This record gives sequence, structure tokens and C-alpha cells, in this order.
Amino acid sequence: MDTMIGIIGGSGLYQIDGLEGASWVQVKTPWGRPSDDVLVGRLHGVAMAFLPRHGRGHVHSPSAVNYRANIDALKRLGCTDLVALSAVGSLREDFVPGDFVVVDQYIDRTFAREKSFFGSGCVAHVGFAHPTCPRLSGHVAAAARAAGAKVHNAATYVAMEGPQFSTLAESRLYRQWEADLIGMTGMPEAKLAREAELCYASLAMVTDFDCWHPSHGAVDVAQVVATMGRNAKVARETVARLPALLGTSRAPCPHGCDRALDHAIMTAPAQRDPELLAKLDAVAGRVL
Ligand SMILES: CSC[C@H]1O[C@H](OP(=O)(O)O)[C@H](O)[C@@H]1O
Ligand SMILES: Nc1ncnc2[nH]cnc12
Repeated sequence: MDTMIGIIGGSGLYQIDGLEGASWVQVKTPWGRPSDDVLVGRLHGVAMAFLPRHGRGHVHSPSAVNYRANIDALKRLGCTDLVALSAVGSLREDFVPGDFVVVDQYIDRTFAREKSFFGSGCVAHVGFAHPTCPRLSGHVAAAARAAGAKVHNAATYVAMEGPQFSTLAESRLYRQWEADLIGMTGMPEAKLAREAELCYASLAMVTDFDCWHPSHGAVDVAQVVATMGRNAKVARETVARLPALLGTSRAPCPHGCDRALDHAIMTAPAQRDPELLAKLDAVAGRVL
């Protein structure tokens, strides 16, 4: 199968350079409008699609991002692997602003978002013990290191609803939970990528110490933007190194991300809702 890398750009990363034959395309989805058009092209011979999570100009708040439309659009375009880039606050002393972190676990504290493509009329339960793809995460870590980043290989990310930053009590609580990072967009993005059978890796860029650190002031947007400004070049260089690592053709995921729906759908075929099935054409067409 041909590789197509989908890049979801977070705060401070609204476009990427160097795509050959690049054009912004509008993708229609049954879940509504994605955050923006998608930039498609080829990088070093490998197909790539880039979608700015908040839209160009940062128009959508974390709660208003249409995560289902974004994942559907990238799947519909043919993406096989998704790399999510995000700005995050650090909940630990040794993850400092400027560091890059490959996320491997989440605590989902969001509550005002659509979190599944499935529901009444087609119920599905995908496995999610390991929410990111180890194969893709390994490539992302290698690419970031080669791009000059200091990279941590694993971390638990608390996804909060926002848009306000955390209180001091919340920040301290998440540290007691032994979470490492905090952000507002990792969920339900990772859940939906798994439902869509896409390998998903998250590269988080530490921009601040949230508000728990006694020797650092509480986070504000100016800090996040300033650190992202410094990180953007390394983030772009990381993206540029991915095609060589992933290659043009792709073996099935050894961890089963691309077969996540094999045993997930519970609803009896005769009881399935044709309207919902039609909406699931891109996400679950392989098994429906
Ligand atoms: C600009 S600070 C808060 C904002 O930044 C992060 O966005 P993203 O994950 O898309 O990089 C965070 O999750 C909030 O949405
Ligand atoms: N401290 C923080 N909390 C939530 N989201 C963030 N994004 C960047 N820094 C953050």
C-alpha cells in the first residue's frame, strides 16, 4: 500500500513548506467542515497532506475544532499515517520549554466534544490501551532528533477542555496523577484516528510549565507563541525528514492500527442504520 502522511499542525504551525505540486483542496465530509482546506502534495516522493488544526489564522478554539471532520477528511484523501503536532504545558521539572515529546498515553478530561464516528445504529468499541502507534512514533522521534530537537520518548498527556488554562489546584492534581503534559486537543483526535484505522503519533512541543512551577509564572499565550516561534523551524525540519523514514510503500502496521475495526462493530448487520453507514464510508468502508 502507498504511504500518505497526514500532518495535523497545532498552535503556531499553520502551513508547511517544500511540498511539490502543492495545492489547498477543499474536502467535503459527512461530519461537517474540517478546520480548513488541506494542503496536499509530495515531499521527497511521498504523498503528504497538511491540515492546520485551528485553521489558518487560528480561527477555531479547541472545543470548536471539528475533530471528526478533520480525521475523516485526511482518511478520505488517502492518508495512512497521521502525525499530530501540538503545543503543550509541562507537568514535570525535566521537560522544559523547547523540548519535544512523543506522547504515548492520554488522560481524557474533555467533555464538550463529539468523540466517536459510531453510535446508535452502528455501535463499535475499538481497543485503545495503546492510543498511539509505536512504529510511527519511533519514526517521529527519530525525525525530530535528526532535526536537532531534544526528544523525550514517552509521556502521558492530559487533554483538558479549555479554553481557559488550568487552575493551580488542577495543575497540582495532574502532577499527582503522574501526568507529564497538558494540552487541549489530543483528545478526541487520537480516539478518532484509531476508529478510522489510522496510525497516529503525537509530537508535543513544550512551551511552558503550566502554572504549578514555583519558579515560573503561570502560562500565558505570549509564552506559548514565543516558544512555538522558536520551535517552528525544528518542527518543519522534522516533517521534512519523515518521508525518508516511512518510505513510499507501507507494510501493514505490526501493532494493528490499520485493522482496529476488525472485531469492533457490535450492531447486527440487519439492525444497522443505513444513514449512519453511509456517513462511515471513508472511516469504516473497509469493514462495512
Ligand atoms: C495557544 S495556547 C493553547 C492552545 O495551544 C495548544 O494547541 P495545539 O494542541 O493545537 O497545538 C493547546 O492544546 C491549546 O489549544
Ligand atoms: N499549559 C497549557 N495548558 C493547556 N494547553 C496548553 N498548550 C500549551 N500550553 C498549555
